[in-house]
Amino acid sequence: MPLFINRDQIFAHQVHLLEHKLRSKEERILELETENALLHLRLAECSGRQRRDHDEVTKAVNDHQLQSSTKKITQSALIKLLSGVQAVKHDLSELFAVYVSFATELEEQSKQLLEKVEQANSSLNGHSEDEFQNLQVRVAALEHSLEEERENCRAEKQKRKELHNTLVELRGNIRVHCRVRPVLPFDQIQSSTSGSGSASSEEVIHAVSDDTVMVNCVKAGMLVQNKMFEFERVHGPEESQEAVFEEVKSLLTSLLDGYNVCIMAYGQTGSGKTHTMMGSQFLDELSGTQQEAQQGIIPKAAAELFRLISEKPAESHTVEVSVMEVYNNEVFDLLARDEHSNAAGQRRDVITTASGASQVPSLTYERVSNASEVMQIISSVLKLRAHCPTLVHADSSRSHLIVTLTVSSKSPNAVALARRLQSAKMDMRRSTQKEWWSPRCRRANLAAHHSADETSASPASSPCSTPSLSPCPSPRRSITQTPFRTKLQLVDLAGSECAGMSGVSGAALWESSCINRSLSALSDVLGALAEHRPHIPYRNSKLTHLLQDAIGGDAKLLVMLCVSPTQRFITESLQSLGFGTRARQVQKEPPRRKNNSLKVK
Ligand SMILES: Nc1ncnc2c1ncn2[C@@H]1O[C@H](COP(=O)(O)OP(=O)(O)OP(=O)(O)O)[C@@H](O)[C@H]1O
Repeated sequence: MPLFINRDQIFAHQVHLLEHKLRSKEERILELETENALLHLRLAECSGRQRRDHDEVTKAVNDHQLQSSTKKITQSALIKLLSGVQAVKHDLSELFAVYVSFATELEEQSKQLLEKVEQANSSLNGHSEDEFQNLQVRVAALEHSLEEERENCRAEKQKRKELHNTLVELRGNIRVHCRVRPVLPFDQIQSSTSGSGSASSEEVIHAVSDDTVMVNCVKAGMLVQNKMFEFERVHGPEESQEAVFEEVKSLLTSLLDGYNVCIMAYGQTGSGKTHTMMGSQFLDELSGTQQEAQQGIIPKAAAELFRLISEKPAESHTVEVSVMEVYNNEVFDLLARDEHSNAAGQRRDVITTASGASQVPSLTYERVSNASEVMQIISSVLKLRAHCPTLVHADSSRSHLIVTLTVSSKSPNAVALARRLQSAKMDMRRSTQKEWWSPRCRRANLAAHHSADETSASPASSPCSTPSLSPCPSPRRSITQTPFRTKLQLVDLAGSECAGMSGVSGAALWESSCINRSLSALSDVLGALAEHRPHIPYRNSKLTHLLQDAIGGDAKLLVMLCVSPTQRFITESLQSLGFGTRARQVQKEPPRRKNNSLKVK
C-alpha cells in the first residue's frame, strides 16, 4: 500500500467530512424546525382548546348560576303550588261531602217518585179502556162548551153594547166620546202663569180603557188623587183618525134612515178639535193615501155619506151644503157671495119658527154631488174663518164653525129601512114588558137576524123584518112615503181659554170673552136640560139658539170631547170632562125620524 498520501487528498477528505457534518447539521436544523413548527401547531391547538375550555367553564358557571336561581324560583312556585293543591284538595273533599249528601237525597227522592209512579201505574191499570174513552169524550165536551160559552160571552158583550146604544137612543141621551190627544211640542212651552216648571208638560190624563179616562190630580203637598170619567167611547193618543171616525160612522146610516144628526167637537183651545173634525193641518204636504188617513170627521163623513147614497137608487137623494160661523156672538153665512160673486161672510139672523125649530133665513145652500165638491167648498171658505195666534195655540180658531149637509131623500129603500127600524123600536118597547130575552126567543131572534138581508130586499114580506133582534112576528104593514129632509151638522167649536194663559189682549180678548160666554151658555143649556127645568136658556147665545134643535131637539147628538193630556191644561181639561159628564146626563127628546108621513097601516 502507498505510504505517501497527498495533502490535497487529505484536505479534500477533510472538506468532505466537514460537508458531511454540515449536511447532517442542516438536516438536524430542518428536523428541529419541523419539530418546532409541530410544537407551535400543538401549542395553538392547546391554547384554542384552553380558550374553549375557559368559555365552557364560564358558560357552566353561568348555567350553574341560572340553574340555581331557577331552582330557587321553581322551589317557591312549588311551595305555592303545593299550598294551592292542598286548598283544592280541601275544597274537593268538601264538595265531595256535599255531592254525597245530594246524591243520597236524590236517591231518596227518586225512590219516592218511583213509588208514586208505581202507585199511579197500579191505579191506572185498574181503569178500563172504556173509562179512558169516556174521560176523553168528557174533556172534549167540556172544551166544546167552554168555547161555546166564550162565544156567548162575546155575543152578550156585543149585545150589551148594542142595548146600551139603543137605551141611549130611546132615552134621548147625548152620546159623548172623548179623545185624549198626544203630548205635542207646544206642551213644553212654559207660560208665565202655568208656573209649575217642567211638571207642567207631565202627562196626567190617560185613556185607561175604551170607555174610561183617568186624571191624576196632584195638589201641592198632597197625594195624587185619581179621578175617573166614563163616556160612550174614549180614544187614547195613539188612536188614528180612522179609529175615531169608525165609532161615529153609524150615525151616517141614521142620517139616511131619517134622523137629524149633529157631531160637535168641544174642548179647550189647542186640544185637537179642528184636527179631529177637519184633519191634520199638514194635509197638503201628504201623499194621497196618507192624506186620506189623516182626514178628520168632516171629510170622512162626506165620503161615507156619498158612499151610502151610491148604494141607493139613482136620483133618490140630493145633498146641499151650508157653512156658518158664529163669531163674536154673530152668525155669518160663509157661502154668501157679494155683488162680485166673491165669497164674503154675511151676517144672518137666527129665528125660531112656529113649530119651535131654529132657522137661519136666507142661508146659502150649495148643491153637491160628491165628497170632493163638499171639501172644495169648505176649504175655499175656511180662509174666511177667524183665526188668531195665541200663546197656547199658534193657529187658534176664534169662531164656532158649523158645516151642515142637508139630505133630501125620496128613496123607497130608505123608507123601507126606516120602517124596519121603527118596527125594531116598537119591538124593543114591547120587549121591556115581555120576557123576550129568554134563550128560546134569543135563538129565534138570531134566526131572524140572519135573514135580515133577505128582508131588506122585500121588507114587507117578512114578519120579523128588522136588522135588530125582533122577538116575535109583527103584522104585515104597508107604507106610503113622501120626500123628507134630514141634516147632518158638523160643529167645530172654538176652544175655551184662560186669557192669562193665552196672552191675548184688545180685539182678541173680546173674541176670547165671546167664545167663553157662548160655551158657558152651552153648558147652562145642558144643565137646564139635565135638570128638566121648564125654561131652557137657548137664546142666551147665538150658538145655543142656532144649535137648539140638535142640543134639545130630536136629533142624534154626539159630543166629541177633546182634551190635552198635560198638567199645564189640567184645569181646562177637567172643565171639559165635567162638561161631557153633564152632557151625558141630559135626557132629551128621543131622536125622531123626519119622514113623518110614513104611515103604518
Ligand atoms: N190627535 C192628534 N194627533 C196629532 N196631532 C194633534 C192631535 N190633536 C191635535 N193635534 C195637533 O195639535 C195642534 C192643535 O190642534 P187643533 O188645531 O185641532 O186644536 P183646537 O182644539 O182646534 O184649537 P183652537 O180651539 O184654538 O182652534 C195642531 O197642530 C194639531 O195638528
